[in-house]
Amino acid sequence: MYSLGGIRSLPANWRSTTASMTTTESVRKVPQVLTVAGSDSGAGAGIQADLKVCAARGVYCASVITAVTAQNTRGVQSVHLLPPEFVSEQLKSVLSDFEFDVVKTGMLPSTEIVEVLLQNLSEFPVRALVVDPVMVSTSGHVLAGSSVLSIFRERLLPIADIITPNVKEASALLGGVKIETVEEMRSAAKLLHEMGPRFVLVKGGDLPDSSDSVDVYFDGKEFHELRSPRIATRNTHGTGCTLASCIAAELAKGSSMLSAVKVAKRFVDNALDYSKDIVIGTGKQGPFDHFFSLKKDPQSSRCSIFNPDDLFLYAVTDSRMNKKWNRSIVDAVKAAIEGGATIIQLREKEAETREFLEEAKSCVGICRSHGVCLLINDRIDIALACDADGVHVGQSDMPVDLVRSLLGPDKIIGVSCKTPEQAHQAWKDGADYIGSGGVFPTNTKANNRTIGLDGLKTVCEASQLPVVAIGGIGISNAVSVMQINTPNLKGVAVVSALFDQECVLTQTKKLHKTLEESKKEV
Ligand SMILES: Nc1ncnc2c1ncn2[C@@H]1O[C@H](COP(=O)(O)OP(=O)(O)OP(=O)(O)O)[C@@H](O)[C@H]1O
Ligand SMILES: Cc1ncc(CO)c(N)n1
Ligand SMILES: [Mg+2]
Repeated sequence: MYSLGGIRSLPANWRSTTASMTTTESVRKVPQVLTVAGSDSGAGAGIQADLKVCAARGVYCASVITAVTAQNTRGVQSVHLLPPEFVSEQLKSVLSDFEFDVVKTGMLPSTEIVEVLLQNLSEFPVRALVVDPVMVSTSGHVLAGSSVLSIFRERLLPIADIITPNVKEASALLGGVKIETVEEMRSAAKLLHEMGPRFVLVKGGDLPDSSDSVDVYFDGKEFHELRSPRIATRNTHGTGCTLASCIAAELAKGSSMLSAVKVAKRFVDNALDYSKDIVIGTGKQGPFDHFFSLKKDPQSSRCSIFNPDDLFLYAVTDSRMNKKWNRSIVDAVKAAIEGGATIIQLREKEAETREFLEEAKSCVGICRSHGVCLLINDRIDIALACDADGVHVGQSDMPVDLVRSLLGPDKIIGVSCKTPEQAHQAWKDGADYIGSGGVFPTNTKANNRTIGLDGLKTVCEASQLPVVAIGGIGISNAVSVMQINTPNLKGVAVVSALFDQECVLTQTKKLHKTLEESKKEV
């Protein structure tokens, strides 16, 4: 059997080397994706979409063109295949020169072109392969005929880390089975997984009669339904290419597969929502804007896509400490951000609702102007009212699946977990990260069982979500926490170490420096 050692060895919580690389004097490595796909002259889908989404997500994208289509918002007028030898020339040029983290494939219109791709990948192994088995455009034009089905099934799917067929493509790959319901999407995902890819995402954008857009993710053991309200717009041309390339971009930055898929789904949702009214072209299906995040008013733009690296220095406020040191929450938050906090949580156990809401609103303004996400502890109502970026809930607070349905797909949800079982449940319920602890004994939370570094490590290793460590962490022991060195552990959450101190700014700077140094050591 054909084997690409590098690709198949991607572990579940794989991180690329570039993602963890720190800036040195003269070298800065950029995550890199290669897309092997067709050109869309209308620039909504294909290579053009791939380049745009990678750029929007901060990833360099090189492009090998397999075919040129004459295409617009009305449909595909004509397709011109490039000679396989010339596709191979392009592949050799870039694969021999660049260090790609991920290769993503789109339109592969002939068996010969798939063969040259496989040949080149065996000569130049890459870390991950994302296969979007493009076959028919939404307008009904054949982009890759049934002649490619057997090489897809027998040789391409088995080496893919993830495949992202829409329902029609999933059906074609499975020899024409009917896929009209989410249940049938699940069965299809399972059958496709048996063909060899490590993960399968069956996209439901074209599922008939569905008010939600539902994608089904299968990792070989468990299913996950990624659901979001269907956006009423004509501008959906290129959603499939965008989704697959966004997955590739997130993997290149070091995400685990499920996080990459979730970010990609949210990216598509946000782009469609932002672009729902734009008019480009006169046809039935228009393109959308991949650069929505650049265009929002910086005062109002929220951190709509969660970046696990934001958990690095997680500052949690405490009203008693602020009172003790005679400072407002707003001043505490400003100082923490200035000192290098990468995310803020307001944890105000005793505050009156009205007063807390006003303070939370001010903090949202400050955080947004600095591009730092703001979460609210426990209080879903306050989070909604002040338009915070998300919430953090404990095991006895509101259940996560309910929080998700109240807050919608865009908000960040964190959950406190002490055990692998709780971490697993948090993932299933749609959380974005978990907070695990108390790592060390703490005064901030009464009757809280300490899990120690061993307990933290156990949770991190089992978790499908990024983890932030919490409980009794400060400058003196932060390094020992980060040294447990599991890919899921993204940072430390601190309360007293920053806020039960005379100068929040100085303490935050010190902790930031300590954490940066610990990152260099591991
Ligand atoms: N109107 C919509 N609102 C929200 N999400 C959507 C909408 N249409 C598609 N999506 C999402 O976009 C992604 C691509 O789905 P889709 O099934 O349309 O793929 P595709 O058919 O391969 O794409 P393309 O139409 O570009 O060929 C999926 O995550 C899907 O859920
Ligand atoms: C070139 C190209 N690739 C993919 C698609 C699928 O959307 C398309 N319409 N055109
Ligand atoms: Mg579609």
